[in-house]
Amino acid sequence: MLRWLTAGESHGPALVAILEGLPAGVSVASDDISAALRRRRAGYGRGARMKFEQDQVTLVGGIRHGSTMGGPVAIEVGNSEWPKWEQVMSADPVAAADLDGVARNAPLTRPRPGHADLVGMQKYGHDEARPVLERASARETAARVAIGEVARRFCAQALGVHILSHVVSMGEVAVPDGTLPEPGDLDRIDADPLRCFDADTSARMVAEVDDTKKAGDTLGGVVEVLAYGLPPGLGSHVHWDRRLDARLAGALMGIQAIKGVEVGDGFRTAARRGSLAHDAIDPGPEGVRRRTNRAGGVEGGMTTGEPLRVRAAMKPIATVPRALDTVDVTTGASTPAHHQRSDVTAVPAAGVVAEAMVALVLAEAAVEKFGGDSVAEVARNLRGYVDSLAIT
Ligand SMILES: Cc1cc2nc3c(=O)[nH]c(=O)nc-3n(C[C@H](O)[C@H](O)[C@H](O)COP(=O)(O)O)c2cc1C
Ligand SMILES: C=C(O[C@@H]1CC(C(=O)O)=C[C@@H](OP(=O)(O)O)[C@H]1O)C(=O)O
Repeated sequence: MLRWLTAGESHGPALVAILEGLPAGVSVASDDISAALRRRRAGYGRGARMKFEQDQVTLVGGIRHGSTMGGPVAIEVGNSEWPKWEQVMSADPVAAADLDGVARNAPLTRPRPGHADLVGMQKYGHDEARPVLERASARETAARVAIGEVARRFCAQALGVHILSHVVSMGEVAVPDGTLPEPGDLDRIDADPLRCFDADTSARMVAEVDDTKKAGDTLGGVVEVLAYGLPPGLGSHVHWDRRLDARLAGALMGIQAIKGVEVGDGFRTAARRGSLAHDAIDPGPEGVRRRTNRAGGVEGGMTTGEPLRVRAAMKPIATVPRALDTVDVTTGASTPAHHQRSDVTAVPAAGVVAEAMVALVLAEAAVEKFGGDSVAEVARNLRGYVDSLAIT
């Protein structure tokens, strides 16, 4: 069983994440986690905060001399900006005099439509949005990317599975149908300002971000995650919560601002006739293959052995500079929502987070299927399973 948890606030001293149940022998070091976190901070259209704030990685437990030991992996992602927030976000009580006149402490009473502010205040009994937005903030995704990187390395080292993502649309600008990068393309994708695999589309996306920013607005889009090298049979058809597609959808929808998930051709499949919706099965020298991969590598809630292909749709950022109307909760009057700064878009970063979530789900499904307490044992069990498949 693999499980994970994160804790920490956007402007707190650190985020922490624990990943429990991972086999021993996964090769990973601080620099690997830092590199993964740098990928998450990149992307054209992100706000000023991404430039001045630094993620400070500490491997707190579960790893020795660059290798997991089998115990819970605990990672701290410290926030270099903490000294500026030490009083406003102090866990211990702070004397009122020390907060007097501190601009950062001004109550946020004009909740942003589309963010967690208003309903979080109602539900948890807060009279301003700070205690809500601090945890709702997608800064928390840094903790997921940190443990997701450990899971990704497990997937690569134990299973030979390689995970990547790319941005397929920004607003209405989309890559041509059939754009399908492979694992070797990840560096090129990461080098693109919008993590888009198609250079012409990327240039149009950059222009769209610029236009949106000029208009004081924000932008959403769609990312696609691909996983190559999966064996058939991760997940199961036997129960709803064991279906891999259900687990992937839950994990991706669990990312802030993701409002839709598609497995394979997803919604487009619904518009097709059956003969053009499914993937014919062919015999072949290396085993059975699907002629097409409209299903995105999952049938009956199980991996088919074809590349996994899932998409996640991100809504536009809620903190719109041209602020939407809201209600000031202290006066009850109609007023523009609060806005200090925000990303114009964070779709490229959402792709990196989506990779982490997919890595965690695949690692969990692999540990379930193959058991094993070390990378070597998982790899051996995988080989035994693949070699003994009655239908190949
Ligand atoms: C990587 C990333 C960065 C984000 N940056 C912002 C931001 O700068 N401003 C903002 O209002 N929302 C941002 N969001 C989205 C909010 O966190 C999200 O809308 C909010 O938590 C409410 O959750 P919901 O959109 O799922 O309802 C970001 C999301 C992600 C994944
Ligand atoms: C800090 C991160 O993202 C933040 C996520 C976020 C939100 O509302 O989700 C709002 C922004 O923060 P602020 O409102 O303080 O400018 C982003 O910068 C990060 O991804 O590391």
